[in-house]
Amino acid sequence: MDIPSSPGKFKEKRTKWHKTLPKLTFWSILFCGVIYFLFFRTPSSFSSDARRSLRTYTYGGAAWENKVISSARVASKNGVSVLVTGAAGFVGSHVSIALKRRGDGVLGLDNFNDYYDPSLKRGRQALLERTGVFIVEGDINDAALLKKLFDIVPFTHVMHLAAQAGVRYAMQNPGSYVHSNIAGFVNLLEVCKAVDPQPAIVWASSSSVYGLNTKVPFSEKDRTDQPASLYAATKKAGEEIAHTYNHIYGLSLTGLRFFTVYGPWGRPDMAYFFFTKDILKGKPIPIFEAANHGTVARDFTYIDDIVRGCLGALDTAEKSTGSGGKKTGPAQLRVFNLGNTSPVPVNNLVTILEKLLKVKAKRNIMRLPRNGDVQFTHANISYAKKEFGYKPTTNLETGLKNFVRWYLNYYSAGKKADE
Ligand SMILES: O=C(O)[C@H]1O[C@H](OP(=O)(O)OP(=O)(O)OC[C@H]2O[C@@H](n3ccc(=O)[nH]c3=O)[C@H](O)[C@@H]2O)[C@H](O)[C@@H](O)[C@@H]1O
Repeated sequence: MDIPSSPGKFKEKRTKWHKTLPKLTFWSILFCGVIYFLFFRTPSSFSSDARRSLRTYTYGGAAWENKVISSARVASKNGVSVLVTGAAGFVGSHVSIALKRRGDGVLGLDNFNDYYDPSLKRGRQALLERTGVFIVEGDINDAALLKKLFDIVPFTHVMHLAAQAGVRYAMQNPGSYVHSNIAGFVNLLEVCKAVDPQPAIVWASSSSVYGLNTKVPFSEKDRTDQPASLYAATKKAGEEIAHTYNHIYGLSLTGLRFFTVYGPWGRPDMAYFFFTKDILKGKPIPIFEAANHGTVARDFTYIDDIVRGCLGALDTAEKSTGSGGKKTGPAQLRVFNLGNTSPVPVNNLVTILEKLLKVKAKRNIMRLPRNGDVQFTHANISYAKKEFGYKPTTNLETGLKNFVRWYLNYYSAGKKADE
């Protein structure tokens, strides 16, 4: 019956088929488009996570292993071998260089995600390469990769600085915080607990764990159960997870609560950075204030002081006590504030930038939005001082001067600050 009984009928059928083909093509393209959009383009937390986890990295091979070995090779007598996660990040890149310069073996790990302009991360990577630090491209959620790295190098320490940072972005993309700060951290600890010898781990917590506390300065003994953002909640979760892995597996764990770290090669999502960009462009900058014109202030801490704190914590970290995934005795568990101890109102930060840039800012004073920000932070650093002599030495004027010098230099060299 399907065979045309007459040329006319046949002709009719052919005409229909010609009509269907473009339709079929159209619907196929549309279907593929929808699939592509769902998995790779939708700006929701799910798709962003999916995009990150679907990304594949290539690693392995003799040349790659040689780079790993050579980067992690200890060059000084009492040096240690450190795996630095988030090595292409702001703090990670500075810490990696400092460790390498003093003779430690350093291997970087970074997923180069696009939370902010990845070209800045590539710039830091180039800087690290010149210092002899190789960065493996991969995610802390990739257990096979982490195991492979430990197979090649028996790291004595892990400096875990990879994270989804930023307080306000947590409302836009909550999944990325769970992915990196919780799932990624647990994955790393799972690998660290199983290797032999277990490394000692120093990792980045945050001043934001103090949340809505009003007692100042913030001490490590204060409560940390009122986070104001999901970001803070994931860092607080990290501290509790650290307790668990220390308790069960004997991992030596030191958490560092960083207080608004700033400086050259900083993060473009942070206020001092995008204020600089917008002041130069003549764009208004939103300056937050609390109720009744209350001052919003931060204990801004310069990167070099933070680096000294990180190295101090690493140098005083004791060995983990577990073996073969089993604890053999109590291990060290610490948390330190690393701040500057002198909070500065955001308004004053802008005044300093105006002087350095020689441009008047267009201040747009607005009420602190309810998106995770707290009104002020202020660190008590006596514990870090006692344990490893931590003593910040850079005030905001000096630190911002260094930042502005770097910024003008970096962005005048043909690089474009992101819109
Ligand atoms: O201390 C920390 O643990 C945290 O420090 C910073 O978070 P934050 O202090 O909020 O840093 P910025 O986003 O640079 O904000 C600095 C100050 O500028 C204010 N601000 C921010 C943005 C804006 O448009 N206007 C404005 O007045 C904020 O309220 C805050 O007081 C980092 O972004 C976090 O990743 C880090 O964990």
